[in-house]
Amino acid sequence: MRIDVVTIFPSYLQPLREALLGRAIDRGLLEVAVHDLRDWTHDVHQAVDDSPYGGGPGMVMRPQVWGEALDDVLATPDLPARLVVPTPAGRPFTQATAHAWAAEERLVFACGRYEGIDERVLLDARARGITVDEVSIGDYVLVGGEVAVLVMVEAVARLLPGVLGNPRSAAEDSFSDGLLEGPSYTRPEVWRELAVPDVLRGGNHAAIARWRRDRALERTRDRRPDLLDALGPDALDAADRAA
Ligand SMILES: CN1CCCC[C@@H]1Cn1ccc2ccc(-c3n[nH]c(N)c3C#N)cc21
Repeated sequence: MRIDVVTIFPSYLQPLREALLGRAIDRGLLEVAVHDLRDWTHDVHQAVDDSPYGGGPGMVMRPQVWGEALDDVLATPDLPARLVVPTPAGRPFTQATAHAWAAEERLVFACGRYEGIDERVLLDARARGITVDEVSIGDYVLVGGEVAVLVMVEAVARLLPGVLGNPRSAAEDSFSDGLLEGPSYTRPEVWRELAVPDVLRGGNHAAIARWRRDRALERTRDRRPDLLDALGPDALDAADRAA
């Protein structure tokens, strides 16, 4: 997969080259290119923003600069791209989104700042046949799109074949079966007078699987009842029995 990110703060995306994702890049499983939006400005001040029409607080990112940047970055007809624009006004980014995007050959991320990007940039891209996804990583307000891109790229890249050491990790993710993951334990057997649950030390794999399922049901019921509702009434009954 090829990932391009356009931003006025390229260094914000440096964490993509660390650890697991950095190793995936080194192994050729992932290609990441970060572009400085200001490279497409033509004035001495490298202006990327201007006052909003209709008044209001803050500034809006100029369409001319974004238009030229995306013309260049998206100019690869042989590699169809999906343009992703993080915004608090976007559709929720979920694990299902991550799985869908993991099948793409290329993702291009446009990181807005200020009050956002002039709407005509997205309209123009869609008019030129580009798939444009406006997505939000959660119901809180950030200062710009870069942190959201870090979140989304990590969620997508970990699903790519070969990126995770153990492919079972992705298959057994939280949300993969609609439930939150239950608690995890490792050595020592007793720590600060707290013992590992007996069932996990007993070697009965069927009992361990049931215990883990019950803890996942219980945790989901307590923390994310909305997820349980989505699984239907049997799941809620099972969660109540699991407690
Ligand atoms: C605060 N300021 C005025 C109100 C509108 C947003 C703006 C800041 N801002 C500019 C570009 C930009 C992109 C994403 C996000 C963002 N916030 N929360 C999310 N879940 C996000 C995503 N994904 C915020 C952004």
